[in-house]
This record gives sequence, C-alpha cells and structure tokens, in this order.
Amino acid sequence: MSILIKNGYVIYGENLNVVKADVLIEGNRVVSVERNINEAADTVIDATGRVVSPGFINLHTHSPMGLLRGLADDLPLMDWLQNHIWPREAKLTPEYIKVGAYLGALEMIRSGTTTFLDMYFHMDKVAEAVLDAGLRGYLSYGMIDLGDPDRTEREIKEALREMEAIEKLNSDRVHFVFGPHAPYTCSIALLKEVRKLASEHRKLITIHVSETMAEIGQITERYGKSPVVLLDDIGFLGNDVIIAHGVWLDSRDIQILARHGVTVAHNPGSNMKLASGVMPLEKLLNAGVNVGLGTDGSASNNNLDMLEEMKLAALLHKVHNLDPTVADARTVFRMATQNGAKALRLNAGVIKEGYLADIIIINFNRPHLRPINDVISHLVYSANGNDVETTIVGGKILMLDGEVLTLDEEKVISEAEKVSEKLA
Ligand SMILES: N[C@@H](CCSC[C@H]1O[C@@H](n2cnc3c(=O)[nH]cnc32)[C@H](O)[C@@H]1O)C(=O)O
Ligand SMILES: [Zn+2]
Repeated sequence: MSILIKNGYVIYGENLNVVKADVLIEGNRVVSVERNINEAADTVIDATGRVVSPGFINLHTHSPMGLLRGLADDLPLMDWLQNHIWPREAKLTPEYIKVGAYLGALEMIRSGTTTFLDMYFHMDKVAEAVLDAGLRGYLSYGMIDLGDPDRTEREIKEALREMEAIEKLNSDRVHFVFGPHAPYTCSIALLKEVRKLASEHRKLITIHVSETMAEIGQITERYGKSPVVLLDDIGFLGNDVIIAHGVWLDSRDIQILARHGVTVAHNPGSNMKLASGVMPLEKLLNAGVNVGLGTDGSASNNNLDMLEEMKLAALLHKVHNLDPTVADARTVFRMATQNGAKALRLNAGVIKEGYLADIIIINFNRPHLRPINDVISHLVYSANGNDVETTIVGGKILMLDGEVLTLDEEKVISEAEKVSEKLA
C-alpha cells in the first residue's frame, strides 16, 4: 500500500524545516519527500493549505481515565487519588477499561496523537483497543503494593501476565512496559524486582516520580533522601527509564537523571490543575536531560490534546521564569514529537526518508491559523486538536479528512456514556 500526500507544508527532519513538498509513503515508511512527486499511489491526499507534521507522542497518560473525566476536579493529588479516583477505579472491570481505552484512542486519533505511553490496569484489554484503533501503544500495568509483600507478589504476577498477553498479540504497535506506580506506593522490594525483570526482558520502565511536595515529604521521612536519590541508590535508574512529572527536583537529582540518561515526561496541564508545582524545564534541558511531553490522564487534564499541551508547556515556563524566551515553540514541539520517540526508541517523531509514516495533516485553511507566517508557532500557540484532519500510523490511515476510519465513533461514545452511569 502507498500514500501520496500532495502540496502540503511539510515539517521536515529533526530541524523542523518547513518545506512545500509531497510525501510518499510505501508500506509503513516514508520513502520520499520532494517537490512534484509523480509516482502512482493507492491513495492520494491533497494537502493544499495544510500542514504535514509528525504525529504527537504522548509520553505519559492513563488512556482509559476519560471515563472519570470531570468526576473529581479542583483537588490536590493525594486527596484526589485516595478519596475520589481509587474508590471509583475499584469498580472498573476489564470490559469497562476497554471501553475507556476506545474512548481515549478515538480522542487521540482526532487530536493527532499517533503513539502514547500508558499506565493503567488490564492493559491486555487496552492493547486490543489500540490494535483496533490503529495507534501505537506502549502499555504499562500500574503496580501498587503499599509495602505489603503479598501484594508485591500479586502485582508482579499480574504485570507478567499482561506482558505475556500483549506479546501474544505479536504486533509492532503494542509494547509492554513495566509501570511501578511511584516511590510512595511501591516497596523497595517491588522496585528492585521490576528493575531486574525489565533488564531481563529488555523492557522500558515508567514511574511517577517527584510529582508533589507531599511526595518529597513522605519519601524523605521514610528513607531520608529524595525519590531520585532513592531510585539511584537501589540501582533502578537507566536510559530505559521514563519518569513522569519530575516537578520537585533539586540540582543533585537533575545531575543523577542526566548521568543515567533518564527521560522525564512533562505534564504541564496536570501539574497546574492539581497544583503540583512547576517542573524545572530549563535546568533539565541545560543538563542534557531528554524531556518529552504528556497529558496525564483525562481526570487530571481533562483531555488528551497534545496541541493544547504544547501551549500550556510554553506558557507555564515563560510566566514562571518571567522570561518569554524560555520554552520556545521549537523546543516544545520537539518535546511533543522527537524527544518522545527517543525515549521509546521508536524510529518516528520526525518526517524523513526511512522513518515510520506516523504523520498527521492539520487544516490551516482556518482564520486562527492564517496568515501562515510560522508553521511551528501556529501549531504551538494557535492550533488545537480539532484542527487535525488526517491521522496516519505506520502507513495506515486512521482518520481521513475528519472521518475516523478505524473505529465506530458513535458506538465508542455511547458505550462510554453507559459505563459512566455505572461509576458515578
Ligand atoms: N495496580 C493498581 C493500578 C494502578 S494504575 C495507575 C494509577 O495511577 C493513577 N494516576 C493517574 N494520574 C496520576 C498522577 O498524576 N499521579 C499519580 N497517580 C496517578 C491512576 O488513577 C491509577 O490508579 C491498582 O490495582 O490500583
Ligand atoms: Zn500519571
């Protein structure tokens, strides 16, 4: 199968050069980006007045949490989790989670996300939804043992069960990732076992770290050190680790993360909504730490729109530093694309010959995106997810001119509505 995208403004290569060109996709890869490609293709898409961009990589989310959207707002993290989210999650069955995963997948396709790193439970069900939807999912079972050795064993067993189930699906679009929830919900024994298993099975690890001041307080009281120093001391860190948040990091923590090549998934929307704090983006980037962008779940954001998230990231760090040169549009755009790909070791996040064809087309024939003075600026500061018209993953078209081809949109939405009645 081949796709030819004609006449668009293409965001080309790592340097984000915007060129008027055609893009030829063969199989799952981009084979050519040039003016006036005249080759025949199975599908030809006219992208006149449109921007052809790498799809977004949401580096931290809980995709089925759309089911809980709007049920518990305006609360701090620990209260939100313990008193509102966890009691509702206790009612979630594998079937409900699958319904939530379809809702999340639909939202991601519509807003231009092509790959996401997820943490939730029953990820084998999420994987089935991801495969139907056509997205790429890096899926972690969120492990929580609260220091109870019986629970440690159960959580590891469940993670391994889900790993096997996902591997059985035998697709390059779904990957299992280890997901110990956080240093305040996981015992040292669990964290050490995860480190060992991840190395043994060559899997990535993702974990919430240093999200709130309350967490720093708890971990310092329990262990006499910061969460990052704790993880370093038990040999947990490596370039296969993606920490979500990293809001409360001191300069020593940052040096440790840089030394190990750890990636940080930044979630500005969630950090602002839960009033967790402002992550030290400039310091992390200056130390050479890879920083990607995530939305977190739809119960703390409250959507999965990466275009919106880029703007939040840019604005947050400007006002926080009282310096508008911080978090410039190109830096933030790279966080939402190539930095995420780097963390996931995925040959995507860039449009270039040989890369995976994970590509979106954004309609710039709209007043808020004209005149086209600067494409990257418009994407970060002026666009939103609704401007995405076409979404392609691995050379497969998931949405074409605003019509989602892989999912029955009405059904996905009505089933989510039905499940929500059972959770309220
Ligand atoms: N095995 C666990 C499931 C954990 S999934 C991952 C968890 O992370 C929670 N979560 C969502 N957003 C955040 C966040 O920002 N910080 C910490 N936890 C979060 C989410 O609600 C979910 O409970 C169990 O049986 O309860
Ligand atoms: Zn999270």
